[in-house]
Amino acid sequence: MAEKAVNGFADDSSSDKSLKKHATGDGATVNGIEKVRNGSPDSFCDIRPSMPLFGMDIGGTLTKLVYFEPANFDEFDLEEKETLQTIHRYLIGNVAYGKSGIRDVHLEMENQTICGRTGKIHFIRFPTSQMLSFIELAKSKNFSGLASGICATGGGAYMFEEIFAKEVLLQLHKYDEMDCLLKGIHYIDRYNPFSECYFFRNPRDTELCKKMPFDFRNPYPYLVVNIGSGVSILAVRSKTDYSRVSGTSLGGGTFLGLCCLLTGCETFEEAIELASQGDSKNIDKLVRDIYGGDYSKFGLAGETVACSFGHMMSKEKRDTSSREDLARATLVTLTNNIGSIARMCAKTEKIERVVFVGNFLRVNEISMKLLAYAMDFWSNGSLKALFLEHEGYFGAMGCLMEYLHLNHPWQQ
Ligand SMILES: Nc1ncnc2c1ncn2[C@@H]1O[C@H](COP(=O)(O)OP(=O)(O)OP(=O)(O)O)[C@@H](O)[C@H]1O
Ligand SMILES: CC(C)(CO)[C@@H](O)C(=O)NCCC(=O)O
Repeated sequence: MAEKAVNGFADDSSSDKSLKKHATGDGATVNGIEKVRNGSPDSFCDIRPSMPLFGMDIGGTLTKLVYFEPANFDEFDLEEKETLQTIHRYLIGNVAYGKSGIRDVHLEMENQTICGRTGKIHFIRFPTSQMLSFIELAKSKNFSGLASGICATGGGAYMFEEIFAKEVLLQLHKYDEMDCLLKGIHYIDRYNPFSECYFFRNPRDTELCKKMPFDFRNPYPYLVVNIGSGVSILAVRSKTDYSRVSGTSLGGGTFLGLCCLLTGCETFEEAIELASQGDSKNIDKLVRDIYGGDYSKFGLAGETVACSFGHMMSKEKRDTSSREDLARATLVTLTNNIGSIARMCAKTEKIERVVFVGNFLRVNEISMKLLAYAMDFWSNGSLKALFLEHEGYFGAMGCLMEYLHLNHPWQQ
């Protein structure tokens, strides 16, 4: 399909139709959502929303979009059908949008029933730095005709609220990012027909370390460590009781920022690729570099990092270090620091399951295995590191659920 870039965003030039305002029908409406008068076939949703259904999480680095596409467009009136077809041509007809928008096809969830409609959930992301281009595209495509509003979470829901209203004539319905994160985790874990949650068996043995499914149906209490640009740590005790117990500004954004500075790389994928080929021991000072072996009295093995980037005080070591080594050391430093904070929170909160999410873990098995190892080793096997397949999309999913007034799946 021919694509035209609108300020970096791909425009489907084959579609010249403006997206038209969808009439909500003659039922009662809540936030533009039509109430189903005779009940919905979906047991935990009593509204029949108008299409299209998007959830948006505007983060410090990445904007995540989930889009629910109904399977049968013929169930809708002409205007709604036209809207769905236009979106299908543009969003589903492509996997990449402009230079940096991506649809994560491998994460699609088929056969989902939302408020009585069956369809597929799509997952799309683009850098938040492209938001103004996205807004240009939304303007040029007359997105305001799509719906009365769009649900949004993340800091950007607040930051871009005014510009959306002014430029795109779209109202952002804002929801709290932590509420959305938790709702999204439980929704996706419950409805992903494949196992969403996993752990690494034998995390201390590189040969035997293996990804295994984890049954997350009885999860409480658990800790969530959301590694985005920064890191938020939540203690979740029940479906109605959670608190943000800690956070750190040394997060995924720090890794990417430092890696760009130190290696001259340009993208997260490049940074991870470099790290996968590097050796952090050329950069970090280990216990054995200080003790000549283990520091047994306090259980510190010679291989333990004593001082991250400690070798870089030597000109000679600096001169022989490679970009790959620097990328690896940056990744290991940030990951270990996050692991260490997570471990302290788990101890303080007396919680044994620690769920790591956020896009920092995208294509980043190095960090996942390191976190699994660190949780297991430093807790003598009492802490379990868990991971989720949809890494950074839970906020966007939960935001759509909040908008639709969908209950937590376990409140049914
Ligand atoms: N394609 C990518 N481009 C940029 N960063 C990426 C990419 N893929 C993974 N990342 C990593 O994911 C992090 C962003 O994660 P995520 O989308 O979960 O957070 P965010 O919502 O942008 O941040 P915050 O929640 O702190 O506002 C980046 O800082 C980077 O480490
Ligand atoms: C500011 C947020 C919540 C935005 O998602 C996130 O980037 C974060 O948790 N940062 C860490 C802030 C701190 O607790 O030090």
